[in-house]
Amino acid sequence: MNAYQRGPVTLRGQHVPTTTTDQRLLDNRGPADWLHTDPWRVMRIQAEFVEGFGAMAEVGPAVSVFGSARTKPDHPMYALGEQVGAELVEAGYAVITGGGPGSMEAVNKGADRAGGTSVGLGIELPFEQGLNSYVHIGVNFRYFFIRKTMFVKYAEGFIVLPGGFGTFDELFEALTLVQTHKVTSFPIVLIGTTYWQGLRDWLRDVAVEEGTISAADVDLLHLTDDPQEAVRLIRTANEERRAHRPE
Ligand SMILES: C/C(=C\CNc1ncnc2c1ncn2[C@@H]1O[C@H](COP(=O)(O)O)[C@@H](O)[C@H]1O)CO
Repeated sequence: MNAYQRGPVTLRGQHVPTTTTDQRLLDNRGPADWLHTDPWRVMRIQAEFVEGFGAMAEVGPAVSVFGSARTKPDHPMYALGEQVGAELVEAGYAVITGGGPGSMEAVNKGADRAGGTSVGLGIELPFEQGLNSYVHIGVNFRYFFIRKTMFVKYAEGFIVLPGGFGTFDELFEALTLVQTHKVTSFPIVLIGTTYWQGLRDWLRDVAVEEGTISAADVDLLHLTDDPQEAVRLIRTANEERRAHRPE
């Protein structure tokens, strides 16, 4: 059976295309289905990484803050989010959020009002609302996994306000990366003791007891109600890390 060679790929029989790559490139009347194939998707993924890395390259020391998209501006947690944004800026950090509404908006607002750098890494969603108006550097991602890379790659710590599945996902991504030493052991601070205590108790009483995590893993989570303390924890850990970094 004759073989058709497309770069490293060999195609035979019914898999041999009836048109050539050049023909499809140059023919603007042809079918556009190939645009939606996985190999083409890889190009979009690559382009999204390039855009993201480019936008974030000069942000400087930053902290990623996660939290509910549903927090209303009149909720006490919104005010706390603003305070978190402002405290981070006071401590010399840029602030990175998901760029959406709720707690993300509160944190971006706090950073903006404090005169700092406010970054929003948005995500294309079916019910998209766009980036909040307090974002100075905004990138809208098509792919969750690329956006998650940016949250981690450019942060020296993580602050997590109360939230739902999106927040849990981001928290556990950070925790897993730190636990497995895939990233530097940056601090992870949960704000809202009433909200998070149950989770930490469950980790200690069930997960540690069952042996699915170790007791030391639970200690990766710091709990507080005080934004100042949250930022202090991150700053102190980073100062210590820098002091002990080999020359
Ligand atoms: C639900 C609504 C809007 C959603 N818009 C979002 N924009 C940007 N980032 C988002 C959005 N929703 C979730 N995220 C990410 O997950 C975390 C919040 O998720 P949760 O389930 O609300 O806890 C947050 O940190 C974002 O990174 C309209 O109300």
